[in-house]
Amino acid sequence: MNEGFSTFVNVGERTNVTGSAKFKRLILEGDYETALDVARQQVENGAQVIDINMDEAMLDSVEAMRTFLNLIASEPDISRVPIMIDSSKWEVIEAGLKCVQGKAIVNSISLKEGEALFLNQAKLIKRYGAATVVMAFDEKGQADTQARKVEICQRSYKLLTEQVNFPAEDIIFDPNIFAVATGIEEHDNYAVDFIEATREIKRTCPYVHVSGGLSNISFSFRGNNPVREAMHSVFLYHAIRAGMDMGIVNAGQLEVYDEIPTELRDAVEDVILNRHPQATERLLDLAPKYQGDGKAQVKEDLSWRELPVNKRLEHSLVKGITDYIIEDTEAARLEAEKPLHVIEGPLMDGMNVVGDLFGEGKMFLPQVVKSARVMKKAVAHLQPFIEAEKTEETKSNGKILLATVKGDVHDIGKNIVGVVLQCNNFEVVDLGVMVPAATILQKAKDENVDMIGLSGLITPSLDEMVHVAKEMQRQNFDLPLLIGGATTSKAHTAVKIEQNYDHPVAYVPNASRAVGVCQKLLNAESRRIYGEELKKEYDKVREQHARKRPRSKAVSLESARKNAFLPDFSQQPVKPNKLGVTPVSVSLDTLRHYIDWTPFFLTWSLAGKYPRILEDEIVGEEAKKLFADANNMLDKVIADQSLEAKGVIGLFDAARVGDDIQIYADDSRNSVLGVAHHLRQQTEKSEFANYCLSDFIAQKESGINDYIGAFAVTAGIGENELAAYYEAQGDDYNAIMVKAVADRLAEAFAEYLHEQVRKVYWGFSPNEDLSNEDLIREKYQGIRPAPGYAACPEHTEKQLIWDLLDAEKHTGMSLTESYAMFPGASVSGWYFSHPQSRYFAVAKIQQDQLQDYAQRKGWSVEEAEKWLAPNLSD
Ligand SMILES: C[S@@+](CC[C@H](N)C(=O)[O-])C[C@H]1O[C@@H](n2cnc3c(N)ncnc32)[C@H](O)[C@@H]1O
Repeated sequence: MNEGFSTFVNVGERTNVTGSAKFKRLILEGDYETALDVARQQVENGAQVIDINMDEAMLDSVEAMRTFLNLIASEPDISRVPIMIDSSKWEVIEAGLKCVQGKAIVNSISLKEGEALFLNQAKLIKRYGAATVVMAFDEKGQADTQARKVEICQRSYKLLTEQVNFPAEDIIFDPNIFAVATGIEEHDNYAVDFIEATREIKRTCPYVHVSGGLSNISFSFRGNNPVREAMHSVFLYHAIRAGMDMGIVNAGQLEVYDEIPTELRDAVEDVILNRHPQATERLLDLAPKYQGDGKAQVKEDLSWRELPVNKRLEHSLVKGITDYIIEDTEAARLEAEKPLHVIEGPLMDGMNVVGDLFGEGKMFLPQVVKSARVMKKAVAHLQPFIEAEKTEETKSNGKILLATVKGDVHDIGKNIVGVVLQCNNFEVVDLGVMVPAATILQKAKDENVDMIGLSGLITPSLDEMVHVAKEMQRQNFDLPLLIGGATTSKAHTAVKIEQNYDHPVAYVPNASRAVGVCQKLLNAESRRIYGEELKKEYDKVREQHARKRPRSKAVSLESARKNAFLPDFSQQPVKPNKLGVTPVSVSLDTLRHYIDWTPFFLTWSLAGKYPRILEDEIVGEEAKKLFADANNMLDKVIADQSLEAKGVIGLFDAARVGDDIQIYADDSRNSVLGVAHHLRQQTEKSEFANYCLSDFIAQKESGINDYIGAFAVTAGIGENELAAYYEAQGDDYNAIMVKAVADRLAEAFAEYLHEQVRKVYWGFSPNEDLSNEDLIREKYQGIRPAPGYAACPEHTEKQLIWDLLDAEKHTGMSLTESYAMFPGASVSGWYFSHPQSRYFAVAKIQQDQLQDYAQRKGWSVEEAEKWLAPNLSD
């Protein structure tokens, strides 16, 4: 939509009995299973927070809240987003706070009943480590004007930060969105009041967030969706710019700002911004015209071919069309004085348009990557002419070195950042993957770069980034350092990296942010200002981090072990049909039917669940094109066998011994093939066990014969070669596409093989018959936890899987020194068959477990600290 849209946090509200008749019915009928699906769907549709409200007279709201939240806690695909506990009754909120395991948000508190109650509630919320929505409501009532909204929020802010020491960034103000265009004159300024109040609140109350329920604004146009959607978009466009950063927004009820017909947009803007007294009437007059399908259909046409050459180049770049690019570049070259001028002139102008549209949220990532491909084709056409003239090189915005750190092989994210930067006229020196610190620093000097960007996906890479920062300090570097990749975070950057280096260190959360950050770091003055801002921000993050009390109490390893999970072993575990190691190969044609497409779209920054995403109002069109391109790539790699999948499984006798699992050559248990070491949850649990994966295997002394499985699969044989082939042709789009598709095939292989194991190789579910959707939802018996993930976060355990399976010999897959799997499109893990086995997060462990683990692994405590760093308190 606009600048802030990429960081806007969308709150899902379908799990609200007051707002959704369906959800209310499900809860009243006690159908919590289906009610969970409602929550799941919201997350799949892109909600980043889910609001849960059980305020219904016919319900025991405390009980309903508790039951529902406990169910959510065991659904990792729902509980990965924060929960907003929504109730007008404090006891419901408190019951909710007790259940939520991660960071919760309370919705809401206010000064309605006076300061004492407000402060008391805030204290309690703080104790739970939760954030809170604060309504602009005081003893006199709900704020409607700008002045009242600002006054109440400022008063609340002062009280919260000064008297309760409430973290400012955990305060979310809701300054009340009210309906406009109601015909009542006093309502005309409501949108402006909200927008301007937001601006003032954000200016005067540092670090807070501002939220609101969007649909209220258009209430008077119920029944006319095109007008409502236009009102939502226009309102958001202005409110986000003013600082609104959160809200209940139904993405399906949003028109793309630039695509609202001008006449309608102007009329809506007049209403929202209260630009003249007749605004409401004008919109009322216009509204019937847009009822139903008032939108003009855009037909594909080639009239753009009639435009002047520079506009044709711009069109090709923005639309990602390669068909005419050589022809048009040649035409531009013939017109230009020098071939270089074509790059510096029309091509860069076109890319600037692309950069601006992306920055404003009006273009999506796959489109930008396609634009880059067009640009590269044009530049490649011009290159021989430029060389022939031997003119000096084109001047770039700045030079950036990018590298995936030592031990890590993942580069899709880094490559996307590289392309986006190039689109914005930065020169990118990409050193690829597994790059040691020494190489990064030497290359940075040789190439005289302006900044260094580090990327990594797995947790051990975090440590390597700290090492690079320390080396930069030791070698007196003064270049800005950028940090990005899936496991990196602002907190980690602040707490672990930034203090080790005296020059700017910026955490870059995604590709769309990279350009802004790099631009600020280029020029000396803006770099100084931005550097100071960053320093202050990170100081604050560190301070908060230091102040943060653990959300839940820790228990000793001994008591955690006493609260181990004891599964029901009244039924003998099923003996595998085929014990031992079995290499498996499978055709990619089979695997394509097992693909889970939703993460594929996320790789390209398109949020939404497949297949619905293809019909999504905002990203649907782009998603369809991307999906078609992915399928073309699949057709190609299947036909010419340029990718290959290989896997291996092993099924073994096993027994739990303490928190370890001993794995045997046979049921005599005389020969131990290896020992899997697992970690146990160490936070205090009231209702649940302190889980450890070993719990799901029968204890040795029980005499029960039990089994464990291991697997390693890859679909990445050939991926790097094929990606390099596309890169050499300047086709980054397909280079990234190959890896994204190979990743999907590897996950599909893991899914396919797990099914084969359950039905055939192990055979504990011989009659299972699940659809691909149910497989993706893991609706089967057993789990396949992967080292590096939350239940088994320590990566070196992959070595045991490799040894047990002789994985390198059977599949060609190897492990790096950080235990990343190579090739990147690979998956490995354990198989547990017990029906009660489940995923969980080990989370923070204590010193006693650290020492115990070190001893079990034969490590020094120091070495254990290195590998367990993400699970240790700072
Ligand atoms: C990352 S997703 C991958 C499957 C998804 N359908 C896809 O195609 O990307 C789910 C997998 O992650 C792993 N996983 C998820 N949560 C885990 C946890 N808490 N502990 C260990 N492994 C976990 C398991 O291997 C699980 O099968």
